[in-house]
Amino acid sequence: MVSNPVQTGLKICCIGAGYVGGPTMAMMALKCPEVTVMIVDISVPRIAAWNSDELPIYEPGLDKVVKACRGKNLFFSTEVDQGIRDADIIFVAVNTPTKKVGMGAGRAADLTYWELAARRIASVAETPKVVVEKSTVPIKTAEAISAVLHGAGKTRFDVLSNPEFLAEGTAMTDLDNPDRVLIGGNMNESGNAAVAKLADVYAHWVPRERILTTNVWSSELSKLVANSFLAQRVSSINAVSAICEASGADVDEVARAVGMDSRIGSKFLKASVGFGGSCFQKDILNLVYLCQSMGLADVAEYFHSVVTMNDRQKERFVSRIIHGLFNTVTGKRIALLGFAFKKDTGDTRESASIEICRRLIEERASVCIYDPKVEADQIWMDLTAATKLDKTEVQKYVTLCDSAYEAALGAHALAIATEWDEFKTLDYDKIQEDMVKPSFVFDGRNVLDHGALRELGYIVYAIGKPLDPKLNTSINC
Ligand SMILES: NC(=O)C1=CN([C@@H]2O[C@H](COP(=O)(O)OP(=O)(O)OC[C@H]3O[C@@H](n4cnc5c(N)ncnc54)[C@H](O)[C@@H]3O)[C@@H](O)[C@H]2O)C=CC1
Ligand SMILES: O=C(O)[C@H]1O[C@H](OP(=O)(O)OP(=O)(O)OC[C@H]2O[C@@H](n3ccc(=O)[nH]c3=O)[C@H](O)[C@@H]2O)[C@H](O)[C@@H](O)[C@@H]1O
Repeated sequence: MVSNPVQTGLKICCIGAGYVGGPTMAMMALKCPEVTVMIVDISVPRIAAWNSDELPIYEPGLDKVVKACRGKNLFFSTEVDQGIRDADIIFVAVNTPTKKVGMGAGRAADLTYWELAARRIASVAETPKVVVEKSTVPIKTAEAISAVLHGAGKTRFDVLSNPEFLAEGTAMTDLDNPDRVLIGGNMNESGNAAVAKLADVYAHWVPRERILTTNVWSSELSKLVANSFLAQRVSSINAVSAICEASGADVDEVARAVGMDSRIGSKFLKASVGFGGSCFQKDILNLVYLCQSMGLADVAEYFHSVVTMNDRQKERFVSRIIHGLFNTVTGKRIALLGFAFKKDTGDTRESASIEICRRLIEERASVCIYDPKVEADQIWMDLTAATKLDKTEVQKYVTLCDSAYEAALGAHALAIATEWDEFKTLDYDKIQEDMVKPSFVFDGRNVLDHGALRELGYIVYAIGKPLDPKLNTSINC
């Protein structure tokens, strides 16, 4: 345990009680019992859920931490102004989605929520504050935000960049034991003091050598670059998966051999149906837009290819299903196992399952979806948005099921889209009894025992693995 230099009675407010605001502040409250942490949000149902037994997000270990601190030094409220007024340090962890309309639509970050939060801070703050960018934002956002904050001319603000690197599903362990904490500040006296103040909070549990301090722009850019590099690795291994299928090599063997080179490393080399999640695509597109704005067209194109490859991987998976099922899936029942963008989360933002499902609907398949954590309403919302059909139309093609077994009843194929652990231990013998023959498995995550499935009689396609001789591969995907 590191020494505790934080002033007693320090008050922290976080604007935005989402996947980042909730877990990061809960961990901070746990590690800094003498600090008061208030999380505020404009969403009344979200705050009500944070104050209930059913938290609004599923994240392993979160429940325990929230219940240990809530009502002691951790509070959830819709009183945004009060939270701002009382705080010494204000984190802003609001959403920064890709812009849908106007200049930069489809690429640039939409900073509307950030600006609204900043204007609220400017109008109600009466004493100097340290304002911390927790959301992922384009470079130079701190500068713009500082201008908005100081526009009201009421008090002084120091704006810091402190990007978050947690991954969903492992958020609590990532926060407890981060590879690094990055803090960017202005290189002047008050900037340095603000950086030191925030570093002291993290030093409650993060070793000092892992708390990196830098200037604001380097910090803002590092976050976009980190996500782009991680996504680039996934697209690279997915590109390799296509070579493996065409050549008979095994993507997991290639990843193992390549990853043992300590300069490359073994993480993020798992071939899949394509990466999802709220941030990879958004942050790459944001970087692409920045590059284009700076006249760096070739750099923009380089990073954009990561997204292109990801889109191609999702389409490749769908094509394998269609060609595998004798070139048509019209009227055929397909059990789609997994709707979350990865295991151990109920989050579906940019999940590959959405696009896979949209394409299968387009092909007039009958899709039966099972996911252990995703709410039914969320699936209907995602599919109506993706297909631009109303719910009744979508329901002509899609059924939601309470188990993988139910989804597989009468199905021609199982398609694994999320690597939930429970899919590894299903009784595939029993499942096959209730499926149409020949029964197919399309393993988009390489989590199943393909040899065992083939022994049971399944025809199996697995991403980046030597192709099953019984699979229709007349068309290369
Ligand atoms: N989801 C993740 O795993 C990670 C997300 N990030 C970044 O963190 C930011 C937040 O992401 P999430 O937590 O996933 O978003 P989210 O959508 O789950 O949560 C954002 C919250 O902010 C609230 N909000 C928006 N405007 C507000 C305002 N003016 N006043 C008060 N509350 C307001 C919304 O009601 C919502 O509850 C994004 O910039 C994202 O790129 C960074 C690292 C990881
Ligand atoms: O800025 C963010 O939002 C976060 O984005 C990612 O975290 P997250 O999206 O929650 O989850 P990841 O574990 O990175 O997975 C992203 C996607 O890539 C896929 N993936 C990941 C790794 C891999 O080897 N193969 C692969 O297909 C996952 O299944 C998932 O769909 C980063 O890992 C975090 O560091 C970052 O803070």
